[in-house]
Formats: sequence, C-alpha cells, structure tokens
Amino acid sequence: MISFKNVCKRFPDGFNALKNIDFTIEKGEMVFVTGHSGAGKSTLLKLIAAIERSTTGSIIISGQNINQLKRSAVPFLRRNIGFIFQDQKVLFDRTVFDNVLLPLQIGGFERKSTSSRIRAALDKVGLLEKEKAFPIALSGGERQRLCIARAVVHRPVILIADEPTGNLDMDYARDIMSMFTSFHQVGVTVLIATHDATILENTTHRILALDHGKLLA
Ligand SMILES: Nc1ncnc2c1ncn2[C@@H]1O[C@H](COP(=O)(O)OP(=O)(O)OP(=O)(O)O)[C@@H](O)[C@H]1O
Repeated sequence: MISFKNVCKRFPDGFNALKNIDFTIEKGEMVFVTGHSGAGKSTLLKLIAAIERSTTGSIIISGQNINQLKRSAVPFLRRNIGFIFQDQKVLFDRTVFDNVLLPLQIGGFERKSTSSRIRAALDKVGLLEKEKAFPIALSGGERQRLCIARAVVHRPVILIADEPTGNLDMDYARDIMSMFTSFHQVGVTVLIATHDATILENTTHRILALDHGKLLA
C-alpha cells in the first residue's frame, strides 16, 4: 500500500532530511515512526501525502508512483489520505461542525451527503454533542479528537498522524491511541509519528525508527 524505495529528501537550503529510505507498509497495517526531534518523521509523513516531494527515489501509494504525480492529481491522492498535523491547524473562527466540513468542501464532495458524513465522524470521536461549539471551548484532548474527525470525514484508506498525543496527559493520550486502533481494526492503514515512550513500549505494532534522516534496521 505504501512503498518507499531509496527515497531522499534534500531541502532547497541543501539540508538532507531523509537519506535512502526503504520500507513497505501493507494495506491495513498500523505502524509507528519514531526518532529524535529533527530525525525526519514529519518530512517522511508529508512525502506520503505529497505535501513535500522527494528529491530522488520512488514512493508508491496504492500502486501509484506519486513522484510522477502532476499537481492537478494531488487532490485525488489526498482523497485516500487523512492527515492529522502536528500543529493541529484548527480554525478558531469556525464551529466544530464547520471545521470538519472544510475538507469536504475542498474535496468537492456532494453537498447533500456532507451533514451525515460530518455527524458520523463526530460521533466516532465522541464529539457529536459539541458540534456547535467553537474550538476555544474544547479541552486539549477534545481538540485533538476534532482533528481526527476532520481527518477521517472523507473515509480515507490511509490515516497519518504527526505526534497526535504531543501535548496531552496520559489518559487523553490513551484515549486518542484507542481511536487509532479502532480505525486500524476496520482496515484503515494507520501511520503515526511519535516519540512518546509509553506508547512505543506498549505497542505490538511495527516501529520505523529514524536517526538523522536514516532508517535504522
Ligand atoms: N522546509 C524545510 N527547509 C529546510 N529544512 C527543513 C525543512 N523542513 C524540515 N527541515 C529540517 O529537516 C529535519 C527534519 O525535520 P522534521 O520536521 O521532519 O523532523 P521531526 O523528526 O518530525 O522532528 P520533530 O519531532 O521535532 O517534529 C530538521 O532538521 C528540520 O529542521
């Protein structure tokens, strides 16, 4: 489902953030990406959603080489992917409902199905009762659940989360992780970047460890 072959990422300033990365993630697998701050975790995740482009190598997502993808085809790739950003990107001037609506509007989804899709996504993360609230009135854990609802509202086959438990205490973090596990259990391919030792120590899932842009064996 996701395959990296000899992938390198060099930023325009000459910094090599990823060096000869090779791995394959099977459909329905749940995988963690770990490594020190600056190891290249976010860069790796962004390559999968074509938010960044690799410098060399090939990245195959669902049989498609995304290095050869034209800009106009990127929205179609993203229809298959839900992305939870490290910095959340919540819009504070919109309600919970309207935050979740946004990706459907951008993705050009049919209007008549949007309300039911949004409510189903909010229900999955336990935020249905807060649909009219503004993000400022949510706790940290609830705000992260809002980000998850927004990432899954278009029912992606791949879910990517960048440090989803970063600022949360242990109970909230456990709660968020169990949501990812339930998406994995219904067949979604889940990829999570984290350096949360508690999560990594207790997982049975595969861990890809990065060190200064290299994947450790
Ligand atoms: N646009 C950019 N231009 C130049 N360097 C960049 C750019 N984006 C990231 N980097 C550098 O690439 C390296 C990897 O960054 P990345 O954000 O992928 O690390 P990370 O492992 O996710 O770190 P953290 O855990 O702190 O989020 C860092 O040294 C970072 O400064």
